[in-house]
Amino acid sequence: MKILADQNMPLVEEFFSSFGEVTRFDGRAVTAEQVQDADVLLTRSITKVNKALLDNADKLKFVGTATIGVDHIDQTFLATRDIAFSSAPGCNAVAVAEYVISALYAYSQDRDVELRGKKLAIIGVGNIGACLQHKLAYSGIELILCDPVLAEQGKLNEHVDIDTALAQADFVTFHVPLVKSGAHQTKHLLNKDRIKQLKPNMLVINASRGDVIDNQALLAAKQAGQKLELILDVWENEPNILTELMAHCLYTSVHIAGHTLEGKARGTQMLYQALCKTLEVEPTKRLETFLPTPAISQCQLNNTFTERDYGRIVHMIYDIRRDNGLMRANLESQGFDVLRKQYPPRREFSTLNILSQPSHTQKLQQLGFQVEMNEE
Ligand SMILES: NC(=O)C1=CN([C@@H]2O[C@H](COP(=O)(O)OP(=O)(O)OC[C@H]3O[C@@H](n4cnc5c(N)ncnc54)[C@H](O)[C@@H]3O)[C@@H](O)[C@H]2O)C=CC1
Ligand SMILES: O=C(O)C(=O)[C@H](O)COP(=O)(O)O
Repeated sequence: MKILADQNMPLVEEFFSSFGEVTRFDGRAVTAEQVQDADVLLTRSITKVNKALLDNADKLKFVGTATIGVDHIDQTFLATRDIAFSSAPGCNAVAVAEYVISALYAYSQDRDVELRGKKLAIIGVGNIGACLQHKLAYSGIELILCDPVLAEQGKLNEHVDIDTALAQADFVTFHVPLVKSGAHQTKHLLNKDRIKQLKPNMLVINASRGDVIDNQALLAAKQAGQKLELILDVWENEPNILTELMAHCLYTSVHIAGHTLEGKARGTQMLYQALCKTLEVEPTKRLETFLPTPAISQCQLNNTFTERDYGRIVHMIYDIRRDNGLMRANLESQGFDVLRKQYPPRREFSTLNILSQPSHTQKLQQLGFQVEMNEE
């Protein structure tokens, strides 16, 4: 069996080599010729999987994307060709939620803003939005939830429509899929008119898809002097982004919110499990056996630890300002895709075991850390 996999997908050899020969490809430059002999195609979000790419791939039985987003896959075409398809729903939900939490604490430190008592609107309450909601449950931040799709299905009683949510919130974070048409279109969900209505100094975070915010309108608003705090991980027209917008952002990154080692590896594992199902074989390989030991795995809090120190614990595992610095220093010389490819290892909060006073245990656990109680 010939397995073709994106060069940025970790652990493919470990999970898939028992099925056959694994060959890697450049996700942005892969051609129909490269795919024509493949039995299995494993991609990430940068490869457009459509008729043009697959027209001659007559042997292809399975396409997998090790991502949550599926806007790069023509699933209708795959169905017409009877090619099994799987994505990796939820694989990096924890990673994106932790990116947002790191962003909030960094913003709080750098702008000297108290998070407790502020209102955060979460637009899109699926795997990522719900994970963020869960992790922030004891943060003291009031959460406003907006998801008209879930509301229509009767699955989100607390739903607040987007314009009300934006009017009420101090911060907003987007976690919607890219949908280009229909009643719940998300392309330019934050459009020129909505940008104009945002409160002064509103914090806007986008770690969903670049097209969810009209980047030109955002730039025009900032150039006209509108006061907004921007944290952008995703951009319209990646990798050729609107670089002028970076100067108006508090923090920027190269579409890496989901790129923890665990998040990326879970994506590969989910495709392995899906292929096993398609081939009707029992999965035998387990992710835990492939992940490296984290550099820091334990710490102890003293009784001088206060509310203001939560950010320091979060940033011990992941500080969004590292990625902001890397992008600003290297984008011009290295380019967007190279920075993504060379992304330095990042772990999830759950890799840190904290010996904590009882008063902090619940909040740290809720954020996702492993916690042991220190009774002294
Ligand atoms: N920056 C990054 O590295 C990553 C970005 N993503 C992006 O985040 C998106 C969301 O991921 P998940 O939460 O796992 O997806 P999900 O499918 O679990 O949840 C998305 C939610 O958005 C809701 N939604 C759809 N249209 C909406 C609208 N117009 N307004 C408000 N809510 C709406 C849906 O009902 C659903 O509950 C993905 O589709 C992907 O594009 C995902 C992973 C990593
Ligand atoms: O899962 C998604 O959706 C994402 O956006 C990925 O985390 C990041 O994309 P790629 O690394 O697959 O390009």
